[in-house]
Amino acid sequence: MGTVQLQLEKKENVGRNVKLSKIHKQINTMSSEIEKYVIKQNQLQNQIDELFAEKKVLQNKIDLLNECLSFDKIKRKISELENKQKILTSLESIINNLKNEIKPLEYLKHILHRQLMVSTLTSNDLDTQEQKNSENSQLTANSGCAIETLDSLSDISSEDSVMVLSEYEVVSDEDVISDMEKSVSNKVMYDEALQMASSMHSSLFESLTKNTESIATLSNVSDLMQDVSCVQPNLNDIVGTMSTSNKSEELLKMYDVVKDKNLLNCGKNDEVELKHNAEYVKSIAPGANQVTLSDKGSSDRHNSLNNKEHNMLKSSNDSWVKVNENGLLDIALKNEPTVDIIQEIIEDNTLSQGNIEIHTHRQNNKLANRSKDEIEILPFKLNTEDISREYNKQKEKIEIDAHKQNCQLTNVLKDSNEFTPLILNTGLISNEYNEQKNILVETHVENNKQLDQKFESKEDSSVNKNFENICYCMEYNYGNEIHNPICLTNNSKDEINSLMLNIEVSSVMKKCNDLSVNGDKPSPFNNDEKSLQPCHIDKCSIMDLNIELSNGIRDHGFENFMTLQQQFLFHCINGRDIIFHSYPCIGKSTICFISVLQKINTSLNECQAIILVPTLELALCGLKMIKSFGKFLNVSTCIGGSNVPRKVSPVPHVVISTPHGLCDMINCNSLCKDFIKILVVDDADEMFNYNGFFNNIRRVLLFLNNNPQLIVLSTSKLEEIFDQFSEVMQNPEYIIVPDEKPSLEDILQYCVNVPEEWKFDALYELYETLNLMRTVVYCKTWSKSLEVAVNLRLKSCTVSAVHQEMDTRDRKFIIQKFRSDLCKLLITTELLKGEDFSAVLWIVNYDLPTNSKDYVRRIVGCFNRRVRVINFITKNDSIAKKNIETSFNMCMLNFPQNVTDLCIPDLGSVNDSSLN
Ligand SMILES: Nc1ncnc2c1ncn2[C@@H]1O[C@H](COP(=O)(O)OP(=O)(O)OP(=O)(O)O)[C@@H](O)[C@H]1O
Repeated sequence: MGTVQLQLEKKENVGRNVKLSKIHKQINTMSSEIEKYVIKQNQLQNQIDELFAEKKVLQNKIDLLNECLSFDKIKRKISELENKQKILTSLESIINNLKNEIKPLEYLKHILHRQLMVSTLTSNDLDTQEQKNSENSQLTANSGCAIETLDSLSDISSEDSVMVLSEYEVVSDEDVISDMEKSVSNKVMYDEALQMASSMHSSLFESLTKNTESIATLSNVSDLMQDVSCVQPNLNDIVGTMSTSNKSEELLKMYDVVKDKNLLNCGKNDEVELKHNAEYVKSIAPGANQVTLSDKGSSDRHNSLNNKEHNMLKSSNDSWVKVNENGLLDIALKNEPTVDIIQEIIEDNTLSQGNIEIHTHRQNNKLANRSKDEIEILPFKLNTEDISREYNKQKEKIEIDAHKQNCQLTNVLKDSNEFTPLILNTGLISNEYNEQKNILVETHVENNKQLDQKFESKEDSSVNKNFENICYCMEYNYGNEIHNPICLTNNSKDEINSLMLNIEVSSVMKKCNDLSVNGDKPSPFNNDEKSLQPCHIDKCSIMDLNIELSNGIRDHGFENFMTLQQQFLFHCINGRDIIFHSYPCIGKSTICFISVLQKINTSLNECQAIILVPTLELALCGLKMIKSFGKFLNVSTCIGGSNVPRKVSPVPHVVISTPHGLCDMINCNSLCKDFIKILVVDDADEMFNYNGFFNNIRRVLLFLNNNPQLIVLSTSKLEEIFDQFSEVMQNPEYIIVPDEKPSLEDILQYCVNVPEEWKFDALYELYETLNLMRTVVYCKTWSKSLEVAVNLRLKSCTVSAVHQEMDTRDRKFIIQKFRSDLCKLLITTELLKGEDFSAVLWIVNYDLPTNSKDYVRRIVGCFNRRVRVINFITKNDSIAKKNIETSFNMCMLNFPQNVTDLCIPDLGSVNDSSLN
């Protein structure tokens, strides 16, 4: 049993071993198969990877293809092609112009050729050519003024042209007949030459007339002038030569020259109508008179008034009384106006009948509705040391000497009510100057606390500072807005008195809205808050703008007039001389152009307004604006200069020019002064930088007999402006608002916080993602601009850089390239005022300017308000950023995460007309 059991166990073991070995075998085969599978799997994985890589490549290709095929890209390409087409057309027009220029040059060449022939013949064979000369003279007589013209140009000779002309062999008709067989291809006959000369003569005139007319009218030439600037001067030289030559009279016969005397005594009705004679004033006197005093330049006025009897009521050695253009009485006194003098004047005038209002600098209490006997005239006396209340018994006015040590405005104000007008005598530097240097601040007090603050700030800025000049401030505080601060400086005592009194006139204008002495509209600038809001041009009730003009303004894209613009327009239309001094870009020039257009009568074919600007760029820019505003007015304009012919057709209603250009026009006798009723000096402060500026202005004023309304616009150098202009102005209105800032609310301004060293990458990123074009990038320095430009070019961006000191032609070329979209980015430190960049879409302040004036000039000066601004802000810029934001009462937006939202969707919507 035991052995059987053992055997059985053995068998079982053997069987188990066999099974085990089988299983082992199976495992081995399986593991070898697994290995095979793993290898296969790896192979498959590799294949998958390869396929993925291929897929990626294909995807990239697809993206690329998509990109190429994308609609926008195609559109852009098309617009680029269109722009190139435009450039081609402009090049064609340049070529045509060049061809036109070549014609007169050819003509001159032939003239020289002919003269050479004559002189050669004379010297070589005087005898034999006598007969020919007589023939020649006969022909000459037939060709009339052509020969005169040739003679007039006889002084033009050059060795080069002699060389050219020597190619020709001169022969007479007889020679040709006798030697017909000889080749005459290179010979010129007299009659042929003359024929050619006369045909060239007419083509010369055709071309000159066409060109000079186009220069004069400049309707579409502003761009052309830029394009063909290299061509135009030659032509101008020719015109210049011809008009200065003795014989040019012959040429000018072509023009219908109107003699000045023909124009005298014509068309002055407007002015006459505006003036009121004594009789008229007398008739409206009761209850409607205001007397204003002026002791400035009384002797001058004496003289001028002697010629203007019609509006002078009374004149004596010491005083005169006249009705000014606002229907108010101007009383000029040689001496200080004492009680006696004023009373005497009033008594001597029939105007004292009825009720009367008197405004002197001190006595502002309205005396309306009092009879003559009740009038108490207060002595003209300045600088009382004490706080004077004797005139303020009725709490109508409080006077304070601010320089008095213990003067506390708040204490004084305790006694005043909320609306007490306040006179503030301040600003004495030392007793020595007490007599001469007084400051008067008058303001309506809406809120005493607010005024107190203002007073303190005035103390800081003007009273306590040791300034040499007088600061004379007058503010009208309407609501929260400072309406009409006025500062006058550096004046003698006489001038101070006069200026005070003049301001009194304006205050009277403001206060007495209900009085309409001369039929003018009353001043709208009262406490009515509505008048202070920007107002829509159509709803601008204070002035009736020409319907055509308001259509033009709307068409230009302007909807509203700012408060100051309304104020300016009002005074300008009322014929006042104005000094408008403000922060840059407040809209002075714009409203001035509009006022000029409102004042001119386009049915009168005469020059009626002159606008002087410092540079030709500004003249071109102004011309464009005037053309645009006056689109429906049929207004003609021209840029002044020596190239304006004596008789331009149509006669420009408005001449816009540099002072030098206008003097050239005067020299050439091409300006008729008789109908000029307004002279504007725009950017007068900048003109001080130019030599001989004021001599030129004096010349212009002398030429115009100091007659026209004078408007002076400036943003700085107020003292100089007063020094130079206050003498020649009559009863000027001062709109002096150095602190009022333009609104930037409607301009999108983003900020990007970026460290200095990453600025370039940020710019490049923007260039790529926003697909930047028509973009101006401002850097702090020229070297930085260059560096940025070079680095961008290395990355295949199309950029250019310009700076102010660049050669004008190079600069123009680069700017033209930028305007034509041939380069996408323009990198600069500053653009010239007047250069037109209205098609620009983006401004990048690569370096943020440190002051708000530069900031506003950068973003408003040359661009339209659809432009978007990106400011790069580094740590160091945070203060400047804050200053800018508080100055303009706005907040820069953070740059959005998703920049594609900012992409300009459709370039086609951008006004292409402003491109070129
Ligand atoms: N009423 C208005 N509505 C919209 N834009 C205006 C208006 N008036 C002026 N602007 C714009 O404001 C910008 C500045 O105007 P403008 O050049 O007349 O100012 P300025 O005070 O003469 O400037 P500067 O002091 O630099 O000579 C211009 O781009 C102009 O087109």
